[in-house]
Amino acid sequence: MSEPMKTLPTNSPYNPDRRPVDVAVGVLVCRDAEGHEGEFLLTSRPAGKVYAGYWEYPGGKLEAGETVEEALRRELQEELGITIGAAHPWKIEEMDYPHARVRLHFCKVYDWQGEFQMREQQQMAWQTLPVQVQPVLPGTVPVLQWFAAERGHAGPTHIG
Ligand SMILES: Nc1nc2c([nH]c(=O)n2[C@@H]2O[C@H](COP(=O)(O)OP(=O)(O)OP(=O)(O)O)[C@@H](O)[C@H]2O)c(=O)[nH]1
Repeated sequence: MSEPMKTLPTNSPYNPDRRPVDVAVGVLVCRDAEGHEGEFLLTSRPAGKVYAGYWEYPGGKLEAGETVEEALRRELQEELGITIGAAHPWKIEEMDYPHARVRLHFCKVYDWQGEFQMREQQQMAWQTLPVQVQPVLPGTVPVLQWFAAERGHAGPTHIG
């Protein structure tokens, strides 16, 4: 009898066919009376997670059957205690980390309700370019570059 074929877990870094995990990410942006975009929200990854302490945009993985907007609304309620209004799809970016391959669905959010609560003992910081908090997650860097392009910002997008 032949040996059963050994298969690698779908998300193993050694599996070239591993599928990306879809992640809904919220870019909360403040706008002035004229609609010009200003500060955006970064949060630090909680202790115990991969890349703990790195700064990112709040969000998380889609659960079975969820749309990006539904996942984002759930995650921001769970993590920050806020209820978001519309999520505006902005960009999609794939990142290949040793721990996971992710497809990040970045959505801009301009409206939310409720007081911010750091329900995972994370930190939050309203930032503009160049971002002052560090270190930023590798997946955060492209977002800062998109902001820089939109805003005509020249020079570094973050420190460190
Ligand atoms: N939330 C979030 N995740 C990001 C960003 N950029 C980025 O590469 N990621 C990656 O996307 C994945 C999201 O996973 P997560 O751990 O935050 O999501 P989750 O809360 O649903 O996960 P868990 O319940 O398994 O702990 C991580 O691998 C994280 O490194 C970002 O800006 N925000």
